[in-house]
Amino acid sequence: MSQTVQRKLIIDDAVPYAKAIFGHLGNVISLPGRDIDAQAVETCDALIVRSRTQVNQALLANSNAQYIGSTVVGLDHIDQAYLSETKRQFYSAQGCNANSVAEFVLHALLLLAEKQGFDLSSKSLGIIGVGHVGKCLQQKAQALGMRCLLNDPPRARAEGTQAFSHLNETLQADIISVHTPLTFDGADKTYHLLDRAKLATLKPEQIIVNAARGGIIDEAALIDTVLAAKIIDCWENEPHINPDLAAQSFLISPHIAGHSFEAKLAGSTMVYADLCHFWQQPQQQDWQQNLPEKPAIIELSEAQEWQSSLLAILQNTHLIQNDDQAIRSDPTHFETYRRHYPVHHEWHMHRVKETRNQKLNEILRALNFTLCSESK
Ligand SMILES: NC(=O)c1ccc[n+]([C@@H]2O[C@H](COP(=O)([O-])OP(=O)(O)OC[C@H]3O[C@@H](n4cnc5c(N)ncnc54)[C@H](O)[C@@H]3O)[C@@H](O)[C@H]2O)c1
Ligand SMILES: O=C(O)[C@H](O)[C@H](O)COP(=O)(O)O
Repeated sequence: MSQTVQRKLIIDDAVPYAKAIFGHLGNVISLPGRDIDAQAVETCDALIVRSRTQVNQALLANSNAQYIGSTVVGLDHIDQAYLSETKRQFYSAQGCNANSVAEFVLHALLLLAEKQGFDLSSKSLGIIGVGHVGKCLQQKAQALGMRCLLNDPPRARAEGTQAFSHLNETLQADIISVHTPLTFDGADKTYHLLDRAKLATLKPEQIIVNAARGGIIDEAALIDTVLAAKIIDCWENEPHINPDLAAQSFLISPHIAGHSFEAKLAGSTMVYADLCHFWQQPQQQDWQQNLPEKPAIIELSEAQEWQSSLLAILQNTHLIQNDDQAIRSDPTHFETYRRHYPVHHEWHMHRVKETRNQKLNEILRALNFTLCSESK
C-alpha cells in the first residue's frame, strides 16, 4: 500500500489563522519570523513569511522548499533573482494591506488636524509613490476635499505625465506622504529619495509622513529638518528607533500601518489561494467559521462639525495613540507589540448610525463605512 508523505510548511507565527487555513495542506510549523533560519527550512516544502525573514541564498541553499509565499507586500527582504535562478515558485500578496495603510495615514492626519486646529480639507497632499497604497490614500483624501499632487515616475513613463507632478513640485504640498518601495538601484531607486538636499527645500509649516519603509527618507537629515509635524511608522534601523526622531514626532508607531485584521487575513488567504493552485489542491473554507463577530454600531453622542465627528468615529475603530504610547513608553516593545498587535478592523467593517450632518454622511459613505438608521 502506498503511503503519501505529509508536506511540511514553515509559517511565520504572525500569519493569522495559519494552522486553520493551511493545515489541510500538510504539517504547519509556526516560528517567529526572525527565528526562521537555514536549519528550520532544510526539510520544508513551503516557506511562508511576513517581513521579518530574509529570504536569500543563506537561508535556502540547503532547503527543499519549492514554494515561497510572502503575506506582505514589501519585497526588500526577498532575493527574487535567487528564487528565480533556483526555480522556486514565489508569490507575494501585493495590495493586501493598502487600505489599512491609507486609513492609518488619514486617521493620523485627522488627529493632527484636530490637535493643531486646522481644516484638513484645505490642505494639499503630496503622494510620492502612487501604487496600491498611494491610490487608496488619494481616493480617501479627495473624499475629504483635499487636493492631491501625485509623484510616480514609473507610472508617469507608462501612462503619460498629465496626472503626475515632478518630485520638486510634490514636495511643496502642505503634507507629504511617501509610499514607494525601498530600492537601492536603478533609475527610480528610492533609498534616501528624500535626502538632505531635498529636505532642505521644505518649510517649517509642512508635514511629513513615512508609512512605507525606513530609508526612503534620510533619517539623520529629517531630524535636522524643522517641520510642523512628523508621523513615522517605518524606521531606518527597525526594531531600533531613533530616539531623537521619536521625541520630535507628533505620532510614532512600530511599523503597523498595514496591520488591520482584514489586511493580515487578506495576506494569508492570497498566499493560500496561490499555494493551493501551485500544489493543485482544492481550497477549503472551514476556517472561516472562527472569524470574529462584526464590530458594534458606532453612534455619535453629540453633533459636532464634520472633522471632529469623523475623528470621533475613527477613534471608535482604532485608538492609534495606543500604538504610539506602546513604543514611546518603552522603545524595546517595538517587535513584541507588533507581533502581538491588538485587533482592529478596517472602516468597511464598521456600521455607523446616520448623523444629521449630510456632509459627514457623504464622507462616511465615501470612506466605505456602512450607514444605518437604527443603533441595533
Ligand atoms: N507600514 C506598513 O505597514 C506598510 C504596509 C504596506 C506597504 N508598505 C510599504 O509601502 C510601500 C508602498 O506599498 P504599495 O503596496 O503601494 O506598493 P506598490 O508597488 O503598489 O506601489 C509603489 C509605487 O511606487 C512607485 N515608485 C517606485 N519608485 C518610485 C520613485 N522613485 N518615486 C516615486 N514613485 C516610485 C511605483 O511605480 C508604484 O506605483 C512599500 O514600500 C511597502 O513595502 C508599508
Ligand atoms: O510590506 C508590508 O506589506 C508591510 O510593511 C507589512 O505590514 C509588514 O508586516 P510585518 O511582517 O512586518 O508584520
